[in-house]
Amino acid sequence: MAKLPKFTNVKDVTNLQTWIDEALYLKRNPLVFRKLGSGKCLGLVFFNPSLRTRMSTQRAAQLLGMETMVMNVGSDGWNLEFVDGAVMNGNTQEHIKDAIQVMSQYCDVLAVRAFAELKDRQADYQDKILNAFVEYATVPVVSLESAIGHPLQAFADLITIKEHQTKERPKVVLTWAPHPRALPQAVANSFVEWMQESEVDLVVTHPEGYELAPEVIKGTKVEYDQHKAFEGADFIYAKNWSSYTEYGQVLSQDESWQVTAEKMALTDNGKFMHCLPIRRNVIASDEVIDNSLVIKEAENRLFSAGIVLKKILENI
Ligand SMILES: NCCC[C@H](NC(=O)CCC(=O)O)C(=O)O
Ligand SMILES: NC(=O)OP(=O)(O)O
Repeated sequence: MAKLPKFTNVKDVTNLQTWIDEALYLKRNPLVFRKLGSGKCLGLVFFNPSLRTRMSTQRAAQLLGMETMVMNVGSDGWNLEFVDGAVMNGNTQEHIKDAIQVMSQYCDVLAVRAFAELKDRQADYQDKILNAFVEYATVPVVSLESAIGHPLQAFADLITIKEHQTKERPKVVLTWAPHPRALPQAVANSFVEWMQESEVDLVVTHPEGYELAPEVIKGTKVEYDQHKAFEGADFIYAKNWSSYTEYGQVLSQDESWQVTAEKMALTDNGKFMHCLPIRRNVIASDEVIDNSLVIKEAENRLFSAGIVLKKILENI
């Protein structure tokens, strides 16, 4: 059987520049492909909360003529079992492989959100829920943020950078910022991976102990001095993540890492970015957020999702 198309990682993009150009075309002509998805249904499966991903991906599908169904498995479904061969005489009521095969019969594309649990690094980095969908679904699978990546977000961020860059090769800084809770590395991982495929100079800055996975960071420059990293930057992308090395731990809540107007003044008229939702006056100050690209990034989620769904519809 031929391999199904999927979108779980930057490696699923055939030509990044073409995809960006097509997304910008879709933004100017949002209804131009409205016959493509006629009679097709996108199923969105959520293990975790969402505002942007839920609404923008549904709208993107509707603009392509698709119908959509949302299943909040995390709150409304049966308790799912993930272990193969489990004797299910406890709290789990349905095996993930049965649920996925069933949902595949109702939908032409399945999209899934399943965050990291932040307890066991090996388990999270195997991305078991997303990979169970890839393994058992009989239709194409799209990641709506998995344990280790958020490719639809990174694609929207890249589109936003392309729209706002004034230099051929902008300096893009990913900065860690403080947060009261332990958050996954998924958004940071995908941002790094997508920037590595783009014509930008990427610098990552974070306190010691917040190093991202070696297979993600590769040769990307890490600057532990946040002020130094900000110098001359064109884009500042803030995100909190919990420690990868001391897995899932909050090692620092150092407020001095908050992005402030004073810090933004070190950049070359740099633009602030964040995937949202953002904790105001924790990650960044109100002033920084109110003069940023965050709302435009969220708008571009319509077109990153639109192009991903268009590519899949063209290949099924
Ligand atoms: N989809 C965008 C980010 C989702 C998630 N953020 C959060 O859970 C924030 C929750 C809070 O602010 O408590 C993350 O970091 O991966
Ligand atoms: N940025 C993002 O994915 O937002 P939601 O978690 O609200 O979907």
